Formats: sequence, structure tokens, C-alpha cells
Amino acid sequence: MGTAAVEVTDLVKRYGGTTAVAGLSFTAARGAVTALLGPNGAGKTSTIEICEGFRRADAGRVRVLGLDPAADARALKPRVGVMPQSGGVPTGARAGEWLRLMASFHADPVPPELLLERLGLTGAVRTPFRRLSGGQQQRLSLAAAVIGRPELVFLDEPTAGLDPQARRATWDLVAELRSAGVGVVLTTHYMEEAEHLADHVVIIDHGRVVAAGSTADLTDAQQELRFRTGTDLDTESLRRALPGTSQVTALPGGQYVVVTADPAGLGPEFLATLTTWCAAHGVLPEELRVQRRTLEDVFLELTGRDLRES
Ligand SMILES: Nc1ncnc2c1ncn2[C@@H]1O[C@H](COP(=O)(O)OP(=O)(O)OP(=O)(O)O)[C@@H](O)[C@H]1O
Repeated sequence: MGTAAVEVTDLVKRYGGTTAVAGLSFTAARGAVTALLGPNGAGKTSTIEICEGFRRADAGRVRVLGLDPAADARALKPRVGVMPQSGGVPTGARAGEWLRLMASFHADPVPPELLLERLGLTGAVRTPFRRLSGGQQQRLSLAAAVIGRPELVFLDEPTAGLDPQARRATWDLVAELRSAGVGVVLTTHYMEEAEHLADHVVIIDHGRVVAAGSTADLTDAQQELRFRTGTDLDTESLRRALPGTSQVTALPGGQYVVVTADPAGLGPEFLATLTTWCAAHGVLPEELRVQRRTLEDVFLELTGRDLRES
């Protein structure tokens, strides 16, 4: 089957006067992990809920496994697993009973006991959902999403609030789904999660895609140079000495970060200019290194550092 797992084209979603999704397009491949990243209120949940068939789009085209999630909801239900941000489990449902019920809707489910054990929920089988810890609730909701051996899963912030052990267990499960050929579309606020798991990263802001590609695509062209020195530097003088348009930022602890828009990048000539300037100013640049910027650096640069109100 040649179709993508998810194809979203020019999607628009409004709530009254608020445009939550403003002409958003992306593709998620089968057998791959696609991470939607974006600040609070960027439109990730609205987008994912339209793909899940829970909300109607105001405009645009959405195809999930080649089908329309609104018109073909029945056909998609057994093929798509969903982990909503809110958990999606009734508060009084006991963990074990709920999973067995979910399993009963599918022709060839994963045995509930296996999933309970995998996700460290064996001790909580008889506990009602509302009495589970936040992490246990997340894991039960994840188990319910994958119990039917779906071809595609949507995971809305699957590791929000989890401790490092539970986060790793979730990552392992996602990696296994991917190896088994399952398409995974997830949202996350954790950049290291996207770096660790995602084949394809889609950065969303104000309801639009601002960048998309693999982590390497997004960070490759983005190098920075760092060094430390005990001397207070005249950053403006250094900036003027460097080729192209560069930015020099002083951080606490005598750290300096240099980024450049020079097409030649942070190559040997750039380094030579920098060290020549340092020598002329009696500065020893310690721990000098050129490194790829992190996904978080790129994310903050694209979406800004201001807090979002929503
Ligand atoms: N049911 C609703 N009614 C009115 N406005 C809504 C509704 N759902 C979402 N919004 C608004 O739409 C915008 C996008 O919200 P959405 O939940 O899709 O963003 P998000 O990227 O998932 O955010 P977060 O990271 O905080 O979960 C926000 O301004 C939000 O307040």
C-alpha cells in the first residue's frame, strides 16, 4: 500500500473567533514515528483530534490510512489506536477490566495481561482509573491504544508527567510498534523525546507548520561555537571581527556562544578569525568546540522564547 499513514493538507479549525489551525499540512509515513511539536496552543491537539475523527475540520483535507476520518470512522476504528491527552478512560473503570473490555472489541488483541506486565500495571489491575497515579493512568491509556494491534496510533503527549523509568518503558514500546511497521503520530513537549523517537519532526506554531524534517535535517545546518574564558569579552567587537553576520551571546559562567549566518558556516577560516581576535585581546578560549545545535535550540528559535497564554 503506497498511501501515507496520515496526509493533512491545508487544514483549518476554528473555535468561534479563534483560529486554532490555520492551513496546516504534513504527511506521516507508515512504519515511522512522526512527532508534532509546538508551544501550548499551537494547534497540535486540534489537528490530531481531527485525524482521529473526534473533531470536524472547517476546511482542508485529511486522509488517514487513505480514508476520511469523518466519513470513514467505522472502517478506521479497528485499524487506528488513540491515546487522548485526557486519558479517555472512565474514572470508575478498573485497569484490568477496562483493558479486557477494549480487547473484546478486537479480533486479535494483544493479551491484556501481557500489556499490563509490560507497562508495570500488574499491581494495579483492580484499581479504579481515578485512584491510579498520573503515570499509571498514562500507561493504561497507552495500553488501551495499542491493544487492538493497530496499523496506526495517535499518542497525544504520551509521556507527560511520567518519571524517567516510565518514560523509557513508553519509548521502548513506541520503538517496538515502529519496528512492527505501525505508524505512530505523537505530540510532545519533550525535545529529547522527539530526538530519541521520531523519524520525522513537524514543528507547529500558530496553527501552521514552521519546519519539518528529520532531527538531522532540522539541526544539521545549525551549528554553534562555544567556549569559556575567565575574561569579560567585548562581544560587539568580536562580532564585528567575524565574517558574515554572526551573533555572539554571553552566558553565565564565562561561556560564550557564537552562531553565524555566514554561508561558509563555522569552518576553519571562521575559527582562525575567532582565535586571531582572541590572541589580539589576550584571551584564551577554553573548551572551544563547534557543535550541532539541539532540536530545542532550533525549536526556540523558530517559535520564540515568549510564554504562550493558552
Ligand atoms: N474546544 C475548544 N473551544 C475553544 N477553543 C479551543 C478549543 N480547543 C482548543 N481551543 C483553542 O485552540 C487553540 C489550539 O489549541 P490546541 O489544544 O489544539 O493546541 P495544542 O498545540 O495541543 O496545545 P497544548 O500543547 O497546550 O496541548 C488554543 O488557543 C486553544 O485555546
